[in-house]
Parts: sequence; C-alpha cells; structure tokens
Amino acid sequence: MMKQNSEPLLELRALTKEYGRGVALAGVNLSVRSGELVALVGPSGSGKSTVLSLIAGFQVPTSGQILLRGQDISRLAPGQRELGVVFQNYALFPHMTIAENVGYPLKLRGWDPARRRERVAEVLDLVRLNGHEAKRPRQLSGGQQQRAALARVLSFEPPLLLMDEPLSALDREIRGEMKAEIRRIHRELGTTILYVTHDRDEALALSDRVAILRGGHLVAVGPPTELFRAPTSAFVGRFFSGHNILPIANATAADSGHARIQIGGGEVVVRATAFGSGTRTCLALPPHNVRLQPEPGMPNLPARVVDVAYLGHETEVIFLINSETHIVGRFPYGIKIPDPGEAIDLYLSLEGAVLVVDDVGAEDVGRVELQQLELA
Ligand SMILES: Nc1ncnc2c1ncn2[C@@H]1O[C@H](COP(=O)(O)OP(=O)(O)OP(=O)(O)O)[C@@H](O)[C@H]1O
Repeated sequence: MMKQNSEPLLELRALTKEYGRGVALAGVNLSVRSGELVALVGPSGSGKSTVLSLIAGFQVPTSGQILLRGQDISRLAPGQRELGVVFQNYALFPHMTIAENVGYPLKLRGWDPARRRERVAEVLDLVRLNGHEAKRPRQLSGGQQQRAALARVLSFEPPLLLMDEPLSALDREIRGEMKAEIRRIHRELGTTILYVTHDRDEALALSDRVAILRGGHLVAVGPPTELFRAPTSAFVGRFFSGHNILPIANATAADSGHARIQIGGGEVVVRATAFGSGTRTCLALPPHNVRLQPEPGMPNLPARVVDVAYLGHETEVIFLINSETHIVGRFPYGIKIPDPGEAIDLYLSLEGAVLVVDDVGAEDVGRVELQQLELA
C-alpha cells in the first residue's frame, strides 16, 4: 500500500486464451501499477489461473499482449521474464536445505557464495525464518514452508510477484498469520503483486484493488471495500459482497448515482451503482440489513425460516420468501432467533442497499415483487 506510483508496471491488453472451442479468457484488459497488490478473484473456472499462467509464461496467449514496463513479454520463455511465482504447493526442493532452496535462484544467476549467503540471511530474516537455514523442507510446518517459498522468490527481487492461491493449503490459523506476513512484506518491500484467490476475505484483507473475473471476462475492478459496499452488478454483489440479490420491477432513476424504488405505495431512494432503462435491476441487500424487529420506515416481508447456522459471533439464517426466493440474514449473538419452519415477518433496512444491474442470469435468481412490501 506504500511506495505506489502511477506508472503501470504490468498491462494486459485484450488478453485472450482459447482451448479448442472453449474460451478461458476473453479479451482481458488490466493495468497494475508499480507497488500495487491486486487480487484476482472469481469463481472456479473463471480464468484466474490462466491469467497468471500466461503472465508467467507457462502458456502462450491466443491473442492479446502482456506488457511489463511497456515491453511485450507474452512470447518470452518463462525464465526470461524474471518474475517471481508462488503457488499453493510450495515446490521447495526436498533434498536441499532451506538456505540452499532460498539461495537457488541466486546461484542460477551466478551470484558468488558470500553475497548469496548475505542475501539468503536477509530474506530469511524478512520472512522470520532465521534459525531454520540448515533444515530440510519436511522439517518445517506448512506455513514455514510457504514462507521459505516466498523468501526464495523474494531473494532475486523480481519486479512482479505472481501468487496463485498461496494460502489455500494452510489451515485457518496459519493462513491468518501468513496474510499478515504478506501484507507486512508488501508494505516493507513495495513489491508489485498479482494475487489469485477465490477467498473474498483474503482479497479484502490484502489488496489495494480487486479484479473480478467471471467466465473469462473481467467484470469489475476497484478498491476492495468500495466494491464490497457498492457492488457494480448483481454478480459482484452476490459473489464478492455476499449480498442478497433481489430483482425488482419498479425502479426509476433519481439524481445521479441514486434510484427510486416504489414499495407498497411509498417510495425509497437508494444508491445505484449501475442503472439503465431497459435493464433488469436488482436490489443488493447486505445480510446484516435483514431485521427481525420492525424499525420506523422499514418495509416488512412475510417469510419462513429454512435454516439456522451459528457462526460464533453471529447467526446466519436462511429465509424463504414468496415460495421460491431465499434471503440470508445475519444477526448478532444474543438476538432471539426463530426456529426452522416458523413463519415470521422480516424487516429490511435499505440503508447501504444498492441498486445494481442484473447480470446474474434469470436462472440463478428468484423474483421478488417489492410491491408486496408495506412501509411500516
Ligand atoms: N489445459 C486446458 N485445456 C482446456 N481447458 C482448460 C485448460 N486449462 C484451463 N481450462 C479451462 O479454462 C477455464 C479457466 O480455467 P482456470 O484454471 O484459469 O480457472 P480458475 O479461475 O483459476 O479456476 P479455479 O479457481 O478452479 O482454479 C476453465 O473453464 C477451464 O476448464
């Protein structure tokens, strides 16, 4: 987050990868500034690994360009690109010590042993692995091995670090530690990082910007908290923000960035990130906006409780409204939660709800007639 400047270090221009008739990536344009950490997120099969693999040079694009500091590298061999790559499986050499593993890229580059030792000590210090130099990888924990793999790529100071789900093989606690470690290293070194994850929390915790892929298309790019709070489409709202997506029939544009929706004879103005006449619009409603008690001005919604899951600090409840649409609510610990099967009235706070264009696809969502709602 520090040491950023506006110069694009990496530029993807209309990057496309086809396999036979399948399109893994369809014309992706993305610019990554020097010093930035960009998280590439998207559902399984959306093309995240393909982007990384094309940049690393493990595959050749069908068309489009990959520019590193303005030079097209898309046809260079992987070894000529000088990029650091960290994958989910640490890929340390099992027969080498940790110091030998970390110093290996430097040996390949012809560094003399004394300079190598010095640099290895420096990066092991950076990832807090000093004292483990003489051990073999199998003598380290998963988190330590992943830190050693990180030290190995950091040793030669690559201009760009590519990380593909680097934490997904680690258990929850170590993942938390490694997240903090990556954040610290990024802050201290200002390394530019492109980070693939399907984990929204990881993207929120680590990145300066998030790029969201869907079916090979880049559908949104922006600061993570902004996209989280104000999703730019129904897909982003559902996949990245975890909001309820409720298609609505009766929205009209208000002033710029807002829209009016009519509810049971009343009218509510909500923020709208994308709104156009002719497009189907949806309300993206955070699960925390669902209430079990009426508050002034809140529309109510008859519902039935389908499932209750205790998450520790809060409880997630799935409700069924109008026989086919589910809506998820999250409630703080201590609130009385109705039992599965119970019929109740839900109340929706529209504060922070956002109107978005429906790109999820009719097959994915049920339909809610908001006219059914009554303003309290
Ligand atoms: N070698 C290949 N041959 C044919 N199709 C492929 C090949 N590699 C990937 N694909 C297809 O390209 C699309 C994108 O795959 P990719 O692995 O980039 O997705 P991803 O977002 O990284 O998924 P995941 O999160 O599951 O790793 C998928 O539909 C996948 O089936």
